[in-house]
Amino acid sequence: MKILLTGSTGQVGYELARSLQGLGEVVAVDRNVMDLSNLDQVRDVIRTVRPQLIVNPAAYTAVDKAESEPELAYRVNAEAPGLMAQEAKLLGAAMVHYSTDYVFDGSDPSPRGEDDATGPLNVYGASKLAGEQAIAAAGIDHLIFRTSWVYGMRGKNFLLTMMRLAKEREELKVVADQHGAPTWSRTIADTTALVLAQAQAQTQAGADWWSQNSGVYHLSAQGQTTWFEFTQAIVEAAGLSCRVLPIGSAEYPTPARRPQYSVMSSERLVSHFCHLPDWKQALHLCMG
Ligand SMILES: NC(=O)C1=CN([C@@H]2O[C@H](COP(=O)(O)OP(=O)(O)OC[C@H]3O[C@@H](n4cnc5c(N)ncnc54)[C@H](OP(=O)(O)O)[C@@H]3O)[C@@H](O)[C@H]2O)C=CC1
Ligand SMILES: Cc1cn([C@H]2C[C@H](O)[C@@H](COP(=O)(O)OP(=O)(O)O[C@H]3O[C@@H](C)C(=O)[C@@H](O)[C@H]3O)O2)c(=O)[nH]c1=O
Ligand SMILES: [Mg+2]
Repeated sequence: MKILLTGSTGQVGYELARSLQGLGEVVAVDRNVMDLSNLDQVRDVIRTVRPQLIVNPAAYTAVDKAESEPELAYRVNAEAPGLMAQEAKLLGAAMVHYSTDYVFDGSDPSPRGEDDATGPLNVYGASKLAGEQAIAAAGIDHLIFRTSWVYGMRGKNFLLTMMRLAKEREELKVVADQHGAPTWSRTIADTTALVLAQAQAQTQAGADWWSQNSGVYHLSAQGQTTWFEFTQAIVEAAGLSCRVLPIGSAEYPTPARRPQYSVMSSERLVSHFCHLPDWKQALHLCMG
């Protein structure tokens, strides 16, 4: 199987470049080869590579900056994935895409299911939701994994930001009224590879796997926490001595509004495919 992988310089894309190896030939493209804000280039690259599967972790992920660059955020997060899906349709290819807990408004404090009402509070979340809808509308074989609070030991993420700040400062103030599930980039990549291995095996055995399994799946670590408690766990695991103090969102003003409760239930994925780790266990493995 020929796989076109985008965003291989990102947190999830970097891990996918490794995890997908066993599934076939992986053609990894970065923004120099395929800039998602350049739709003609996206089309040209797909028509040249002619993949059987497109895996798209590339995205505009700067949540606050998106508020002042909505056009670019929508082009990268909605129009480009929509075009990928249309091109996949022409090739008879399938598509794996990633989305976010920020598609939810977070007003109701119970874990969200895949079919629960969305209501993004910010441009990033709205652009990601539009991307999901564009892929579904193309009517292709697809998997959309909604994940949350992604971290790892490389790239730009909350874990590395807080480790840096905890070394520089004696005290960190962190919001304690936003609830979610931190998810290790490697968990996302390994789970994707596991699901795709099942798809490949069952398709080869004659099953119509994609018709039966296409759709949206929540893919987050189990359990839930707040940015404040997540920071406490990071500082403790790193053996740092910085004090961590809880604050309210109002005390940490940002351009983008963020949901208060965006915990998702990954029950559908777990019951169809495989176990997912608890967020704290995964954090310790990652920081190992
Ligand atoms: N990060 C998070 O906390 C969360 C992420 N997600 C979703 O998971 C997926 C993976 O995210 P993650 O790996 O963390 O993201 P990162 O921010 O780590 O990486 C984003 C990737 O997208 C690439 N990219 C951005 N703009 C363009 C462009 N115009 N053309 C080509 N490539 C571009 C980046 O390239 P470059 O290195 O050149 O900038 C980078 O490779 C995304 O769909 C994201 O929306 C969901 C929930 C949480
Ligand atoms: C650095 C810092 C942040 N914060 C707050 C700001 C914010 O409310 C919260 C998280 O900060 P960040 O800006 O790192 O996180 P944010 O960019 O909102 O992270 C999101 O990224 C996108 C891509 C997603 O899809 C989401 O799932 C989520 O991971 O922590 C503090 O309270 N104190 C601090 O010192
Ligand atoms: Mg951010």
